[in-house]
Amino acid sequence: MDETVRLEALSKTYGSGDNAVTALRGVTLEFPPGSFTAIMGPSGSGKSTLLQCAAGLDRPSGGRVVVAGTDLSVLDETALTLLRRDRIGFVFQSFNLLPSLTAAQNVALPLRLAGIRPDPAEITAALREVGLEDRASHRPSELSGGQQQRVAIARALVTKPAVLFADEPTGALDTMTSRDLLRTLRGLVDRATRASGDKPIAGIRTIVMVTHDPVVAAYAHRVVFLADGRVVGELADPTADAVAARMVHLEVAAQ
Ligand SMILES: Nc1ncnc2c1ncn2[C@@H]1O[C@H](COP(=O)(O)OP(=O)(O)OP(=O)(O)O)[C@@H](O)[C@H]1O
Repeated sequence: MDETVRLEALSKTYGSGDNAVTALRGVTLEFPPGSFTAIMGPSGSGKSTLLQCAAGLDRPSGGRVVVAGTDLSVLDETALTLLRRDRIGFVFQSFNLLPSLTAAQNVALPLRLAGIRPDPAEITAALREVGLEDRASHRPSELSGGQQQRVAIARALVTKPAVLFADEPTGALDTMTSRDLLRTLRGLVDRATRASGDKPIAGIRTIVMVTHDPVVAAYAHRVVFLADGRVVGELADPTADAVAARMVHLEVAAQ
């Protein structure tokens, strides 16, 4: 099956009449399996809106989102909820773990909510992917911020989604912890892509991450730049310096 995520002429306008704000203006992008993409752009350029629409958390005003062959625009709310649950992973800046549950129980939660009895081996595999196998029985308050975000990532991976969307995933972490986490994210994609064909893996082959930090973006395979709701450029194999230089241009142009 083609697991590519496609955005086709995506547009989004909030409100109407005099209060209308257009956040996306015809964005077309592809995120194929094996890709780790960072989305960057000045404040208000539409990054979060793009992620929300691509992840089926918000409806676009025009265009289509296709996730692994499914066109989200034809789904009713129930079908969209199920697709989000089964095929899409999401991590936010805040970790959103349930404080009373252990790491393993937090990871198992999406399966329980789907009415699936979690296989302990799968939970361990998801925690192993993020280097937290030995913290399975710890509660969030007994884990560092970086470890809590790793649990959140393991929880997003446990349903084996087609894509993981991450909105500023290192925004609440210090520099060293951020770098470790980004290395882990990059490693997940690179390892899953190398892993052999049909073998089920807890890893993830496609990550789309919004960030405002060039150092963070440089961990991705590719950076897509947005300005005023449009794609205005891309950079493959980015370095932090090259990303920062592009951002300076965009920010000057946005003023
Ligand atoms: N719920 C909403 N209602 C009205 N306008 C909105 C809403 N959400 C976003 N916007 C507007 O849409 C535009 C794009 O916002 P968005 O949050 O996607 O940008 P962003 O690039 O993620 O910004 P930042 O880097 O500051 O988080 C902005 O002008 C914003 O004010």
